[in-house]
Amino acid sequence: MKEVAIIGATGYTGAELLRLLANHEKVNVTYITSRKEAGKHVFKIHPHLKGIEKYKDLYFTGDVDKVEADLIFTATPHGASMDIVPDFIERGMKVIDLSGDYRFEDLSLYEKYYKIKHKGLPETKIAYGLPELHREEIKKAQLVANPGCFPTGAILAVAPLVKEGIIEERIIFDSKTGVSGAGVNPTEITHFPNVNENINPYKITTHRHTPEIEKELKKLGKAKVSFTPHLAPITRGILTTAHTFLAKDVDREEIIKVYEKFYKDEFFVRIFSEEIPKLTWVRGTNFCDIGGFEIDEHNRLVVISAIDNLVKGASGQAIQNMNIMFGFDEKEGLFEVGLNP
Ligand SMILES: NC(=O)C1=CN([C@@H]2O[C@H](COP(=O)(O)OP(=O)(O)OC[C@H]3O[C@@H](n4cnc5c(N)ncnc54)[C@H](OP(=O)(O)O)[C@@H]3O)[C@@H](O)[C@H]2O)C=CC1
Ligand SMILES: CC(=O)N[C@@H](CCC(=O)OP(=O)(O)O)C(=O)O
Repeated sequence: MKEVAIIGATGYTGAELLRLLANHEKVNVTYITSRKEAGKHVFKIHPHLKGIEKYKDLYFTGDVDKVEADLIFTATPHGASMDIVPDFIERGMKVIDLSGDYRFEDLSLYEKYYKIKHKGLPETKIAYGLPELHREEIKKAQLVANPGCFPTGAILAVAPLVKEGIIEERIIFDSKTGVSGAGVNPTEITHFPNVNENINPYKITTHRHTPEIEKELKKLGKAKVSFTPHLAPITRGILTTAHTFLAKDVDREEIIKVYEKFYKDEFFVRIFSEEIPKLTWVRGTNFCDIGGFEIDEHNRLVVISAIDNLVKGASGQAIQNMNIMFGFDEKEGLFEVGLNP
């Protein structure tokens, strides 16, 4: 049995890690931290976990410095993670950071979009934790930077097209996200009357996930990325519509074959040749569903992806990465199926 700890376990991704790890047979959660709930029992903050035998003696601690485990999940905001992670790395532990702090090799790009000074990368092997593209690096890494939620759905939606040079450089992503993407603390933007019965575009050309998507796609081929997120009146899920323009004379069937080949060994990526992906099908699961593949008369190829932002977009992917780092079956603890309807 491996021991893991969750820093920031009162938040949404921390809670989702606890929900999924309740079913993991090779891992025990030995520490959970919170600054404001230290001393409280896990069931007090997360009543939905009540009765889980594995968690019966689990209490929040405020003492991050004393936390020790085989692997640490830092489910903390960007800026906070880079104050916390280096100490665990120096003490020889494996870390999966869910924030944006370690996703960029080029820190000037991070500073430009996050508008904070980066404190530097630890001297260790760091991998970008998208298993479908970086599995071998994740196996060897001590620190895994878990991808952003929008980047996960966007990159997986077009990676085969970029890799095979099927589309032109310019790619436009339009994403609709659930409100849980904004974290556990409510704001005016996420206030129910402002979200309900509205679809609110935000950071229309400036979202910090734009450079993350682009730098990853550029590792596969040519890519100039434009991205606009929209807040939708749903709790979980990200539906991304990728607008691309064909650079080659290929038809729908050939494109679907390219996707099926590219993802043939990837359990968590499902290709739908007929049906259009739905958020309910991936809800609570680690799947990224991809479909659409329709071409209009102007050679625009439209691909749709659906993920659960808290699972494949965050905590599920983090557990998939942990499974790879420990040499476990990648699917361990991630056997959830979605809903219909
Ligand atoms: N929500 C989502 O869909 C996704 C989120 N992410 C990223 O994952 C990370 C966590 O997100 P999420 O769970 O939504 O965020 P939340 O705001 O819901 O939770 C953040 C947690 O971090 C703790 N925390 C905040 N500041 C500090 C600090 N300075 N030191 C120690 N602990 C701190 C808080 O605990 P307390 O106040 O109790 O100490 C809280 O438990 C973020 O970086 C986020 O951007 C990534 C992908 C998707
Ligand atoms: C709805 C909502 O506000 N979503 C968040 C998603 C951010 C997130 O989780 O981003 P990181 O993974 O990069 O930290 C946003 O757009 O900022």
